[in-house]
Amino acid sequence: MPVMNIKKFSFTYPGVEHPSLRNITLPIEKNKITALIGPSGCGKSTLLRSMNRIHDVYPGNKYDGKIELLDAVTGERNNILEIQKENELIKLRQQVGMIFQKPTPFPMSIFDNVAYGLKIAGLKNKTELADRVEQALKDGALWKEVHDRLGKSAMGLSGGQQQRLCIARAVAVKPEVILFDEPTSALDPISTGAIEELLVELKKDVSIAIVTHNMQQASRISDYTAFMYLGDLIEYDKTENIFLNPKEKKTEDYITGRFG
Ligand SMILES: Nc1ncnc2c1ncn2[C@@H]1O[C@H](COP(=O)(O)OP(=O)(O)OP(=O)(O)O)[C@@H](O)[C@H]1O
Repeated sequence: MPVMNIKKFSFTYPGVEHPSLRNITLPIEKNKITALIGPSGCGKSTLLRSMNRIHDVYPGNKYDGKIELLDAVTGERNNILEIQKENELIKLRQQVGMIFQKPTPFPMSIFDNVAYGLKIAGLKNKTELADRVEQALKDGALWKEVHDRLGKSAMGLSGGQQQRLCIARAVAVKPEVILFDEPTSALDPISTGAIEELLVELKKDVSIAIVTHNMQQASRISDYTAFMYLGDLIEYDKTENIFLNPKEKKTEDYITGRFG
């Protein structure tokens, strides 16, 4: 069952004549990992950033089509492109969290980083807050490494630890979906392996979309793969079909390394 449905979606940046994405239709399946792959500039990040309207930090973007998000409570599917109010956009970004290529910890303690979103969401009870922070750090596979220094600055963590902290911070507010934009491209192979294992673990609780340049990574961890090219979605299928038995010539050329 899809948690998101992207339907006939087109996107144009402000001041740009031509759309960067054209007529994209694909589901983001619940409790699965969906990888977005394709050569540089094909629109992977643009699509990912549309899924929580993070583009709208800057005004003037043009959206067409629909991106429907399943409301876990009511079962309704609401078009997130219709959201206008700032507080509703903030709520959307809690439901659909985002992890960037470079870890983005806040310059505050490890504890406060994870508690931040919970406090914004209105959680005040100190014991409950501490429990939720502990659980999120466990979900982020970081608890063992930081439980005795929660009051220390997050900036003192290694890159891989910072990225897991950002994941813990996103997970803490119990999102429906987490979007990952090349989350391991700034990390060494060991940290990368730890994040990949973490994503596979996390999908039990949350649905995941990931942009990656690393095709081995897409084939290792994703359930579904979307191959994009020059703003179009060329092919979407189960990951094993995309890598072993693609239907489109362009997909085959890309995954066999003939271009890109
Ligand atoms: N802020 C912007 N304003 C105008 N055009 C943009 C902006 N950001 C991206 N683009 C254009 O949109 C297209 C898609 O870019 P996008 O970054 O989504 O591609 P990508 O597949 O994620 O690339 P990469 O793999 O290099 O990160 C490109 O042609 C790019 O030049």
